[in-house]
Amino acid sequence: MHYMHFNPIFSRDNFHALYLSAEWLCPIIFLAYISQGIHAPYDETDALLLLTAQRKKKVETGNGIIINLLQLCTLPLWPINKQLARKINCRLGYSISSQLVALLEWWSGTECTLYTDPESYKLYGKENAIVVLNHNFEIDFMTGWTFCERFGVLGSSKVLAKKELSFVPVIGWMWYFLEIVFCKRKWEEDRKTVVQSLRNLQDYPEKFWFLLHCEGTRFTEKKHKISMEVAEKKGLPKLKYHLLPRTKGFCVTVQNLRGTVTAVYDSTLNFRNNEMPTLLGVLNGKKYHADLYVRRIPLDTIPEDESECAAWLHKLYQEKDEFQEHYRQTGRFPGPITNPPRQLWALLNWLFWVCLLVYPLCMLLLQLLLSGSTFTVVCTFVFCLAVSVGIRWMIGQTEIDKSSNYGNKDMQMNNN
Ligand SMILES: CC/C=C\C/C=C\C/C=C\C/C=C\C/C=C\C/C=C/CCC(=O)SCCNC(=O)CCNC(=O)[C@H](O)C(C)(C)COP(=O)(O)OP(=O)(O)OC[C@H]1O[C@@H](n2cnc3c(N)ncnc32)[C@H](O)[C@@H]1OP(=O)(O)O
Ligand SMILES: CCCCCCCCCCCCCCCCCC(=O)OC[C@@H](O)COP(=O)(O)O
Repeated sequence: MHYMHFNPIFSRDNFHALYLSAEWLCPIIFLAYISQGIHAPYDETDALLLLTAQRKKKVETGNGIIINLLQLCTLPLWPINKQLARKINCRLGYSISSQLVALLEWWSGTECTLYTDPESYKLYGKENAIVVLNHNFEIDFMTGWTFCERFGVLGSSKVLAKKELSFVPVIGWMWYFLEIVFCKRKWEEDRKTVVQSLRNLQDYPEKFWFLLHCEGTRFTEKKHKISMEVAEKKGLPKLKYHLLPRTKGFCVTVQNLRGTVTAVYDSTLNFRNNEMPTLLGVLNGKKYHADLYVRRIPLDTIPEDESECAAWLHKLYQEKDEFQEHYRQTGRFPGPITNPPRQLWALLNWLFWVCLLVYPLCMLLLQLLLSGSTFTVVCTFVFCLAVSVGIRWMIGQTEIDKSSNYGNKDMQMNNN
């Protein structure tokens, strides 16, 4: 079922977004609830004060904001004990990302199957690794996070992410404190900052996986066509299921994390029966079936020379393309299934926030709606609608039909 680009305001999808924004929204309202003494006899002034207070603090909020605020509080700790600050931020970050994992695993019941060899399986979660993952789906990040959760590296997982994502409320703000590496996808500007950010991770106190979507953007037919024209110009084999990988980010990552990271996890993701999963689908409880094929490649087998490393990555993507062909023909990836069990912690963390925060919100919303003041009721509706539209905008960040223009033209054609 393809979700319409823009759902009518009161559709089921937006109801879910409204519910979820409720869960994210209530800490500020909860704090307002206490600070404004709302249990006091209700009159126009109180309601006005409360709504003005909310309007002043009107930010995309939720329990995620509470965690962002707590992350902010760790700032004074950084110059005193950076490693402790990092460990605290990993756990705070876990509390946000594990909610999306709980959404995928328990709310939508999506099945995540891992194809990998048992020997490599024993090392997952026990070493730092660079993950090279194809970028074809809208919920790549949720599936990635699920596997991070199952191997105990969710709080500390890293990614080379586009700078635009750093502005996404809660998730983007959380990533600053997790020292995620952001890039503008303009190598001349990125070179320095990416290298510096990577070097900064060399003394990271927690085991982490560093994710690279080497294609740099989600797969679309148009971007694939342009990308294959570039491949032809470079004399490289065409790829059927992938965009041509950008090699500079991968090479600098290997170069600067050599000694910190021991392996590359070549990961190829697909979904059964040609499913095209969406975040809205997950929010609406739709069950998907993710299959991930992972090969552990020791880092010291990857060439140090830049051009050889680039050639190595192109060859890796040719192999990934063959795995996708195998999957399309047989419905499975090569090799044995070694499935890590899903963890209860993500569910318990989510239930904790729901139990703690939804009750005060319901109480407050009820009081606002029953306040007898038309102005209060209207403001409450407008406020909730605004937050719901905000959450819908965030969900839109994952939708491929709203994707960026990056890769829609051949950079070399432009430079000539
Ligand atoms: C056991 C379980 C294992 C694994 C579990 C799976 C996952 C768990 C792992 C981790 C955590 C999970 C989740 C993390 C949470 C969230 C995930 C968030 C996702 C967001 C990610 C993004 O934002 S992706 C976008 C940003 N990232 C990137 O772009 C990375 C790839 N890009 C690069 O590396 C680039 O090199 C760059 C960005 C550093 C610089 O890009 P730029 O374009 O400026 O320069 P390039 O040199 O790359 O480009 C020029 C070269 O490209 C050729 N070219 C030109 N046009 C095209 C074209 N249209 N298509 C292809 N190629 C093109 C051009 O010819 C140049 O070639 P050269 O040979 O000269 O290099
Ligand atoms: C239970 C509580 C949970 C409430 C859920 C409410 C919804 C919150 C939604 C948050 C969404 C945050 C998305 C961050 C990760 C998106 C990763 C991604 O897909 O980035 C795209 C880039 O890689 C490439 O971009 P393009 O060049 O293809 O364009």
